[in-house]
Amino acid sequence: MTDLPALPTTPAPRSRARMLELVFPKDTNYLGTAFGGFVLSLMDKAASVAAVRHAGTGGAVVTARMDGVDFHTPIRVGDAVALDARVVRVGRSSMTIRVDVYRENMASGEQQLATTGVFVFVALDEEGRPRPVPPLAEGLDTASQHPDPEARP
Ligand SMILES: CC(=O)SCCNC(=O)CCNC(=O)[C@H](O)C(C)(C)COP(=O)(O)OP(=O)(O)OC[C@H]1O[C@@H](n2cnc3c(N)ncnc32)[C@H](O)[C@@H]1OP(=O)(O)O
Repeated sequence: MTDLPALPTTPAPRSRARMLELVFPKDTNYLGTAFGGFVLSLMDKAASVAAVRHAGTGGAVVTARMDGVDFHTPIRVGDAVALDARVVRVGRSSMTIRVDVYRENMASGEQQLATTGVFVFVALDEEGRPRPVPPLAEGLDTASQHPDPEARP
């Protein structure tokens, strides 16, 4: 077997996470549409990755608040779900993360905004105490208040 050259490592994107998931029957209700709790758990997961990517190393992040979640459009079994989570505001140890969820009809190839929400995560140090997070890069705070269709996963 030929030895492969060492593959390079590159920095992960900062303050943002995109994610794709498929909707299976186990994720849906009797109407064949995704459970709200299933969508919320995907949003929490994507938001937590964006929070970790912003807060950096040195401890964990925890969900402190889920706010203003709106289910605009049902997501159906067989759809793909595309999530875009980005940090839009930071305090001392808290990070506000906007999450936009799109349903993707795999047959037509069309995407549609389905769910939106705002999450607050808090960065903790190794002892579980709130720890300071870096400031938000310039432009992200104002550019991220609305869905960013160009950034869909
Ligand atoms: C990834 C997961 O699934 S985690 C599981 C679900 N989440 C949890 O179990 C978290 C449980 N909650 C906790 O551990 C605590 O309440 C914490 C860590 C969120 C906050 O701890 P506190 O001792 O209240 O911290 P403190 O009062 O110093 O506040 C720290 C920061 O959190 C913010 N904060 C605390 N609670 C909330 C809240 N409910 N909503 C929004 N922000 C909050 C504060 O405004 C403060 O922000 P700042 O540092 O930017 O000014």
